[in-house]
Amino acid sequence: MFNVVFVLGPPGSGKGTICSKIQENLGYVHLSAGDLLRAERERAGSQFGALIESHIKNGSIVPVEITCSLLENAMNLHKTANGFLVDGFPRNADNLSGWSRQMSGKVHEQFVLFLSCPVDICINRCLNRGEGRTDDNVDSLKKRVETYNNQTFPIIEHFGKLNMVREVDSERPVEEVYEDVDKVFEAANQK
Ligand SMILES: Nc1ncnc2c1ncn2[C@@H]1O[C@H](COP(=O)(O)OP(=O)(O)OP(=O)(O)O)[C@@H](O)[C@H]1O
Ligand SMILES: Nc1ccn([C@@H]2O[C@H](COP(=O)(O)O)[C@@H](O)[C@H]2O)c(=O)n1
Ligand SMILES: [Mg+2]
Repeated sequence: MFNVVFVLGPPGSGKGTICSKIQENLGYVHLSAGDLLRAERERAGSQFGALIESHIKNGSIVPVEITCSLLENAMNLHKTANGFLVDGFPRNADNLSGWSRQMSGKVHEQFVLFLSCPVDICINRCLNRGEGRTDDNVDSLKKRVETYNNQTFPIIEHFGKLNMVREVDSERPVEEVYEDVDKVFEAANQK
């Protein structure tokens, strides 16, 4: 049974940055749903490239069958990992129900790490990220934030009702954010 921590928060809240540090220090394997979709978009012979790019540019959510299979395949490549940081997933109700259908009995969901940060700061971070992402522009960011508010935040609230959300303020410098994240993992792994 794989241990899984979902990592959610607005676009640019620092999910990828913090996951890299957790991976480095705690041995969890970082799987970013967005990175896996971008890799699939670039894969020669993929039948999903155009569909994925259209969703990414529009800030909308790719059907779960595609994303969940990419996640499961990636997990199966690291069978001895301490656990997995599933970054940017589940992003909407379709993601959540598809994950339950495909993954129940195969994973133990430990908690949801929620990186909270004001949206104007998040947008500035994305605009200055400098990675050449096709969705780091004002038009796509407006749509991504809308998707986050209307579809992803309700998923965080759903996990909140199950007492599974651990919120960390990610407006602060990375080192300070990570200090609190580390405490969250320490508490979770003592149980
Ligand atoms: N705490 C922080 N303070 C300042 N800048 C940060 C912080 N965390 C991340 N950044 C910077 O903000 C940008 C976005 O960070 P990151 O890619 O980790 O966010 P993300 O949540 O994964 O975004 P997305 O949802 O778009 O993938 C990067 O340039 C990163 O270096
Ligand atoms: N569960 C997901 C995650 C991501 N996407 C698409 O990828 C875009 C970029 O995601 P990041 O986490 O890297 O910001 C996102 O806006 C979606 O279009 C998805 O469909 N499903
Ligand atoms: Mg990211």
